[in-house]
Parts: sequence; structure tokens; C-alpha cells
Amino acid sequence: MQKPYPILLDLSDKKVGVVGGGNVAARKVKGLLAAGADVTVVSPVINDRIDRQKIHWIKDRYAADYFKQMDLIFACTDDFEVNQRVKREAKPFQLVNNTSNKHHSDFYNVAQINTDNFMITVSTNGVSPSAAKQLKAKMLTWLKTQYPDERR
Ligand SMILES: C[C@@]1(CC(=O)O)c2cc3[nH]c(cc4nc(cc5[nH]c(cc(n2)[C@H]1CCC(=O)O)[C@@](C)(CC(=O)O)[C@@H]5CCC(=O)O)C(CC(=O)O)=C4CCC(=O)O)c(CCC(=O)O)c3CC(=O)O
Ligand SMILES: NC(=O)C1=CN([C@@H]2O[C@H](COP(=O)(O)OP(=O)(O)OC[C@H]3O[C@@H](n4cnc5c(N)ncnc54)[C@H](O)[C@@H]3O)[C@@H](O)[C@H]2O)C=CC1
Repeated sequence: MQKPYPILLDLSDKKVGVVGGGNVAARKVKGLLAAGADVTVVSPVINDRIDRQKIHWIKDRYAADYFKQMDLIFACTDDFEVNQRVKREAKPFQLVNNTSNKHHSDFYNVAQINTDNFMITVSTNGVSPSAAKQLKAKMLTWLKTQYPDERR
């Protein structure tokens, strides 16, 4: 991604498809549900950290047909080739986050801090997600000193 364009999306009632149901999918699903998205997970198995009451679960392997109606798609399987296929088979208007290949993704997720009044996001543009996580932790410490009454 050469020059990404940062935006905040309103996902309430958007249809979001997640391929795979492991650790990475669980993290993405948590954030998506918090944003009010209508989430469908397609995976033969899903992690206990994914709340089955709050998503639609299609207990199957990836097939493009399941994703025709989706606005956004997250490819989160541990199979690099399947994740590549998800990106390749998406419609031109669908945006895909390929979690195992940053060079084959339409968008990246960011590390975030949400408080009553601020949303602070950190990205390294794909270079080092763990550095983004570390900077977020430092910013949180700093934020507490600057805005002690701010709730998060
Ligand atoms: C490109 C991107 C695409 C995307 O997912 O959107 C991406 C890609 C990849 N991540 C990998 C690994 C890890 N990712 C994390 C954590 C997070 N990753 C997130 C975002 C992004 N990760 C996007 C770029 C963000 C940026 O530019 O900064 C965060 C910020 C937001 C979120 O997704 O929740 C979240 C922290 C949230 C928080 O806690 O605050 C950890 C640490 C952990 O899990 O504790 C590890 C293990 C340690 C390590 O390797 O760093 C691998 C290697 C896989 C492999 O081959 O093993 C790839 C694949 C690749 O690089 O192509
Ligand atoms: N972007 C990010 O933030 C990160 C990305 N990764 C990448 O994410 C990949 C997945 O990692 P984890 O979630 O930890 O793996 P995991 O092993 O916990 O989960 C993999 C999931 O994919 C499902 N799956 C496998 N083949 C499938 C298919 N054909 N169709 C549908 N579902 C299928 C499995 O049932 C399982 O639920 C890793 O291989 C790594 O490349 C890893 C860490 C962070």
C-alpha cells in the first residue's frame, strides 16, 4: 500500500464476511461487533472467543458464493492460498482485508484507543503491527496523565 487514505467507517448494519474462525478472526469479529456490523463467519470450526449468538455462522469451508452480499470481507484463515482466493474472487466494489498478506489487502486495521471524546488510532502502514500495539500502550499511559477524567 503506497499512500493509504485513512477513514472511519460506519459499519452499523453493513454486512461483513469473515473467512476463518481462529484467533485472528476472533479479534477482528470482536471489533466488528463493537461497531454494530452484521457479521457472518464462514469456517468449519470457530474459536470459543467468537460469540455464536451474535454472528451468523456458516459451518463450511470458504466459497465465493457465501460472500456475494458482503460489503467488507476479512480473510482470516491459516491457509495463505485460501486468503489469496478470497481477495481475488471478491467483486470490484468489495473491500478485502487479507490478514496474512499485507501486499494483497485493500485496507489495514489499526490499533485503537477509544475514550468518551477521542478515538486515537495507530498504524505502521503494515510494517510492524506489534510496534503499533506498543505505541498504543504508551499513548494510553500518556493520555491518562493528560486527561485523567476521560473514560475509556
Ligand atoms: C497489515 C495488517 C493487516 C490487518 O490485519 O489489518 C496486519 C498484518 C499482519 N499482522 C501480523 C502479526 C501480528 N499482528 C498483531 C496485532 C495486530 N495487527 C494489527 C493490524 C495489522 N496486522 C495490519 C497492519 C497494522 C499496522 O500497520 O500497524 C492490529 C494493529 C489491529 C488489529 O487487527 O486488531 C493488531 C494490534 C491490535 C492491538 O492489540 O492493539 C500481532 C500482535 C498480537 O497479536 O498481539 C502480531 C504478531 C506479532 C507480529 O508479527 O508483529 C502478521 C504476521 C503473520 C505471520 O506471518 O505470522 C501480518 C501479515 C502481514 O504482515 O502481511
Ligand atoms: N493480520 C493480523 O492481525 C494477523 C494475521 N495473522 C495471520 O493470520 C493467519 C491465521 O491465524 P490464526 O487465526 O491464529 O489461525 P488459527 O489456526 O487460529 O485459525 C485458522 C482458522 O481458519 C479456518 N480455516 C482454515 N481453512 C479454511 C477454509 N478453507 N475456509 C474457511 N475457514 C478455514 C480454521 O477452521 C480456523 O478457524 C495466520 O496464518 C497469519 O498469517 C497472524 C497474526 C496477526
